[in-house]
Amino acid sequence: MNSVTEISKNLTTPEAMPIVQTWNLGKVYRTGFWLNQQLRSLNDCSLSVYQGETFGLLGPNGAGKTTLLKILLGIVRPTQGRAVLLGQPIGRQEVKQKVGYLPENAYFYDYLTAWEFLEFAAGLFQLSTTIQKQRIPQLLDLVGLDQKTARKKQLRQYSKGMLQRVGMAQALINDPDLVFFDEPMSGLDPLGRYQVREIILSLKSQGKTIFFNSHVLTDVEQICDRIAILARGNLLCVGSLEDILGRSDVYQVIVKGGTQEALEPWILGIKNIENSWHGQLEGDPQEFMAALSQMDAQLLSLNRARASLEEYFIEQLRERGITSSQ
Ligand SMILES: Nc1ncnc2c1ncn2[C@@H]1O[C@H](COP(=O)(O)OP(=O)(O)OP(=O)(O)O)[C@@H](O)[C@H]1O
Repeated sequence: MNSVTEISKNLTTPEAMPIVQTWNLGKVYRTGFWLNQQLRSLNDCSLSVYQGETFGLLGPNGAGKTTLLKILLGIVRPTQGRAVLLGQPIGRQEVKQKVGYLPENAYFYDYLTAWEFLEFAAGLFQLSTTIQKQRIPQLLDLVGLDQKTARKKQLRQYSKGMLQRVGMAQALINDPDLVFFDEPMSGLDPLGRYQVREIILSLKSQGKTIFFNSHVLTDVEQICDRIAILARGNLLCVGSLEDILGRSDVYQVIVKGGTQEALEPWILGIKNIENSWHGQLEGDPQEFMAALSQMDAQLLSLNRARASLEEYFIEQLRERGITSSQ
């Protein structure tokens, strides 16, 4: 058994329902020419994702993120453990009807237009033409693609960012309750990443549960309710960002001048180090700065106390002696 730090039991809502649950999931691939070698890519993975959550699965290359996603989607069979999606065992047809998926390197039919591609995807779910006529324009709006372009332009003429948005529309064609995105921001420029983030946030506001893999930790930090870190097939920690990193509105301050008595109500754990006051800010930064001007003191620095997700991520890997990806 690997040791998983379950950092938080705080759910999006206290009575939230588990939508994804796994118990000791594991996968050993058979490799080599004679398939006589074994590669353990997932180990004893137990986690839960709750209704309406945006859940980010992080990990270095080769950590086993895609393997876990593919097991949940019924594409890869686990060699150990079990999992339940939307209250039913994975792989069931009824479950697949309610799940959306955008693979990491999605294949698009170059000579179809976006509209034709979405019609094709809708056909796989046997959606009626009436529903298709309503849903395709809605999805194009959601992902920010122009309807005329979607009807005319073949996918081979689309940029990477536009293709990714078509891929997201495809993943939503069946109006799923649960959506899996494998590296949705990969290879996108800052604007493309912003657009994908906005789409994910808009899906969240519709109450959908989103499970995605990512290397882009700044994006994860902005949109996820909870995260898990996977490395070399082992789950290292699961928890909410606030419980993992601390509150985002806590600041460390350094002040020059003023007196300890005047500053004490504002600075928790105040200490004098080399003629300046150090500690944690109590209260609103704007009000604090206004108060400083009254006490003849000068603010030298005001920094968020919480570490970035990237710092935490690197630290977690380092603690376990993982210094390179696979
Ligand atoms: N079909 C397969 N057959 C054999 N080995 C595989 C197969 N798929 C994945 N692996 C191996 O399993 C391990 C985990 O791979 P996986 O793709 O799940 O990692 P990942 O975390 O998604 O990586 P990345 O971030 O690079 O996409 C890797 O060592 C990979 O080479």
